[in-house]
Order: sequence, then structure tokens, then C-alpha cells
Amino acid sequence: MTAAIIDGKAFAATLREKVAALVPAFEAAAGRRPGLTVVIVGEDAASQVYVRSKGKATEAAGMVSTTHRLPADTTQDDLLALIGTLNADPTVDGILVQLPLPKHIDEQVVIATIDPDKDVDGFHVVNVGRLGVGQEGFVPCTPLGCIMLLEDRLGDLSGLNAVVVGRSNIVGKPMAQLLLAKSCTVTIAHSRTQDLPGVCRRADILVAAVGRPEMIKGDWIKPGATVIDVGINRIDNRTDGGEGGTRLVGDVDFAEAVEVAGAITPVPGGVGPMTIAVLLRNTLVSAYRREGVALGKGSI
Ligand SMILES: Nc1nc(=O)c2c([nH]1)NC[C@@H]1CN(c3ccc(C(=O)N[C@@H](CCC(=O)O)C(=O)O)cc3)C=[N+]21
Repeated sequence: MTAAIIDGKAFAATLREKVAALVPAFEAAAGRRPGLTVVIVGEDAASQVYVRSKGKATEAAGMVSTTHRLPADTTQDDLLALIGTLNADPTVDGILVQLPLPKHIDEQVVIATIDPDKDVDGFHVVNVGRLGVGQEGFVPCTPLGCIMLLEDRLGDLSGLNAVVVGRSNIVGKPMAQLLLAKSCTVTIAHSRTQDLPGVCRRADILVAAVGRPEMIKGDWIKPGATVIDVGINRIDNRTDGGEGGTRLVGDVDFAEAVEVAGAITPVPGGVGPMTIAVLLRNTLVSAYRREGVALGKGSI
């Protein structure tokens, strides 16, 4: 039996439509549209692509998109001053500073300068803390998108064994917190974990967020498990006997995993599109909260 393919691209398109449908009521109440501002420092090609697609998706949802492109040699003080201006601008509901930043800039200092109530990435320590104690705040987009896909697929997650491979601040750790909040039994595995294949084989839900192409093999997966592949690795096609050029692969060996898992997200077309859709969702929620406009519970 082969796994069901979880269509993150289609789920994300539906979520973006739901967000767009809630914009007019906000505009009627607040007299303006929700606004997302993205700040990018430097010329990294992949980052430029993501920033462009974020801008397009924001406008397609009926929201106001603003992008600040700063040169790679921008000083930390100048970046902090821009964030201060955006914090004070009432038309800005969400601020996203594209990561990674150039080495001369301290990411933690930059994130700490963003108003937590505009931190639609959910990276500020205040939002990390809110997630940890179950308070309302912003949850990082990629993990929240993964939870949405899991609940759509499995319904109630309580009591399931979840293994998160990877412990980054932007995916692994918040993913584990969210799964815990859904009453899963959560294990965080990483590069020092002993018998990683054995740990993975216990998972009903396996989340791969390590950034190592095709590391997780078919025989690491419990038959019928739900596999969420967060990895986006661009690899040289020729290593795989291909014609040249590059292609995207996840952290899971998809060809092997699809023969064992119950369901699996593909790369591309799985978790990636959810990240942007949830960013729009967080921006909409921010706008409603900041203006004190009621957003029906469970509506998004
Ligand atoms: N402050 C900050 N917040 C972020 O959320 C953030 C960031 N910095 N820096 C860069 C990463 C990367 N990221 C992605 C978003 C969408 C796709 C996506 O839509 N991927 C598609 C297509 C990928 C392609 O074809 O290149 C897919 O997986 O199907 C991927 C990656 C957000 N990031």
C-alpha cells in the first residue's frame, strides 16, 4: 500500500481564500485594509524569490503589501531604526524581517525590537513564551501550517506519539510545543540522539526539520505513520543520475517513505505553500486584534 499524498498546495490555496474572504469585514470596520511589511537585507537569490511570492500572495488576499529592500551593508542601527518606524505605524499589522540576516547583524536583537503584537512570524521571545504557557499570541507559520495539515488528516491528535527531528527555534521547538498543546506524546530528536532510526520508528507523527536532504529512510518509518517533511533542499540533479540542473528534495527519502507511511507531504507542494498562507492568516488575525474588531471563533 502506498501513502496518501497530503496536498499542502491545495490546502494553502483554500486557507488563502478564507483569509481573503475575511478582509472586507475588517476594512468595513477599520476603514483600512490589513498591512504586511517585509524587510529584506542583502541580495540572497532564494530570499528574493520568497519575498516576491509573499508580496504577491498578500496582495491577492486583498491586503496591503510593503517591502523594504536594504543593501547587504546596512548597519544594525539603521535596521533597528526602520523597525521602530514600522512599530509606530498604525497601518502596519505585521512585520516580517526575512532571515537569515547578514553576519554583522544580530538576529536576536533585531527580532527583540519588533513589537510582539506585530510579530506575525512568532519569533519574538514574548510570543515564544506565550506559546509555552498557552497564551494567545503569534505562532511560527511553518509549524502552525503543519498542525493544520495534521488535524485535517488525522482529526484529534491526542495521545499520538509525535517525533520531531530537528530543534531549531523557527520549526523544531515550536512544532514540539504545538504537538504538546494538542496532547501528543512528544519527542524532540536531533544530531546527538542515539538510535535515531529506532526513535523515528516509534512515531505515529514524524516531523522532519533537519535540513539534510533525504536523510530519513523508509525503514525509519512506522507503517501507516503520518510524515510531515519540512525540509526544502536544492540538490544537484546529477547526484541522482539526472540530466543536470537542480531540484528540490525534502529531509525524507520520499520514494522509500511513500511505500511505508500512511500519509506524507511532498516537496515541493507540501509544507512550503502552507508557510505563506499562514503568514497571511497571522497578518489578518493581527489586524483584527489590533483594531479590536471581533473575528468569529473558529473562523480561521
Ligand atoms: N522571517 C522569515 N520568515 C519566514 O517564513 C522565512 C524566512 N524568514 N526566510 C526564508 C524562509 C523560507 N520560507 C519559505 C516560504 C515558502 C516556501 C514555499 O512556498 N515553497 C514551495 C515552492 C518552493 C520552490 O519552488 O522554490 C514548496 O515547497 O512547494 C518555501 C520557503 C519562509 N521563510
